[in-house]
Amino acid sequence: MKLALEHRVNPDFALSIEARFPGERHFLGLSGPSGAGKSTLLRVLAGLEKQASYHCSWFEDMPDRRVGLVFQDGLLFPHLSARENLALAMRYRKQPHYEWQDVVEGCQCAHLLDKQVSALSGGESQRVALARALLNGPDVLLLDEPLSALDLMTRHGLLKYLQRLSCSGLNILMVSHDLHDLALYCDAVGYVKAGKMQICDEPDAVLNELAHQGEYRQQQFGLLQGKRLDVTELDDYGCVAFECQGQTLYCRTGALSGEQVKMLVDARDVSLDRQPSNDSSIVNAFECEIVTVGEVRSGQVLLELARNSTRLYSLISQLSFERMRLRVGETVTARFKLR
Ligand SMILES: Nc1ncnc2c1ncn2[C@@H]1O[C@H](COP(=O)(O)OP(=O)(O)OP(=O)(O)O)[C@@H](O)[C@H]1O
Repeated sequence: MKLALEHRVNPDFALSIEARFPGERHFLGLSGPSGAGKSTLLRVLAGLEKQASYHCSWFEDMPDRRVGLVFQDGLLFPHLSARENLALAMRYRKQPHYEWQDVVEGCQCAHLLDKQVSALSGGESQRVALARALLNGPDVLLLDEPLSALDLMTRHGLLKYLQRLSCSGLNILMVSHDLHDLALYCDAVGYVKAGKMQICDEPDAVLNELAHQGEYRQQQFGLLQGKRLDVTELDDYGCVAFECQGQTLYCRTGALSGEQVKMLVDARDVSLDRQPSNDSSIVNAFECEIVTVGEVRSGQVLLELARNSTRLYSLISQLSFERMRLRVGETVTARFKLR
């Protein structure tokens, strides 16, 4: 998706975006520090900022496009029930549209339909607001922190549903401060800073770049991905196997998009072995090379590990690091649990 956008918001802040999200992607993520201009960018694309100039390749050949915009606080009609809010969106919907049953189930709001909006919690309002936007039949869905009030399991359920819709052709641009959600579910991610698109790339490339820039060091994650392997006996264990850089890995909560599996691995969960061993309770073993060794901070060292283009991080104690005499260029086995 190509995006070009100019908008002066106030004398001190202007949005000036020139970006190209890689590939033919439908589910794009947007993150960045507070005040960077993410919400303004969505407002411009929704046509709410009349002074702005913009071009978005999603809108080409779509003169009568319908843009759905969902804010963090839902903005439902407060004097109506959830069902009445959804029915109103259906009344003014566009074809082709999404089916009531599918949307209500996908947004996990069947049990909320007869509640008054004023009686909904923040997370419940968000689910109903998302359902309302979908029932209106959008060509493009712009989401501004739409799941911020949801618990982890519900959030992942909704992200999987959005991913499914995007696979069937709905264009979605979602703003979130949670880069991990974006990395797991989006096809590409943009990082906005001070009104400019600083990075716009595949999710793992964005995580790595932010880590190198020191923007995102507090929790370092590696993104492992690959083709799902057909190992039926794993169903009984509630996990899936996938091939990543020629090695078999296992995960439980990774995002699945068709045949592709993605798994985020926290640097704090990765231990290092010199000798690969099958005699460990830790299921995943990934052979890789140490490519950088960070500074010692609070008695810990962050190691960057790589196998071809795949990056993984390991945060280990200075004691282990010195005892093992680990060095850049060395091949090690990174071990991490099935999550
Ligand atoms: N209506 C407005 N009038 C004047 N300035 C505004 C207005 N709306 C936003 N701004 C300014 O524009 C800049 C970008 O704001 P925006 O809400 O787009 O940031 P954001 O990246 O979405 O932030 P957050 O992550 O905190 O939601 C900020 O400096 C903000 O103060």
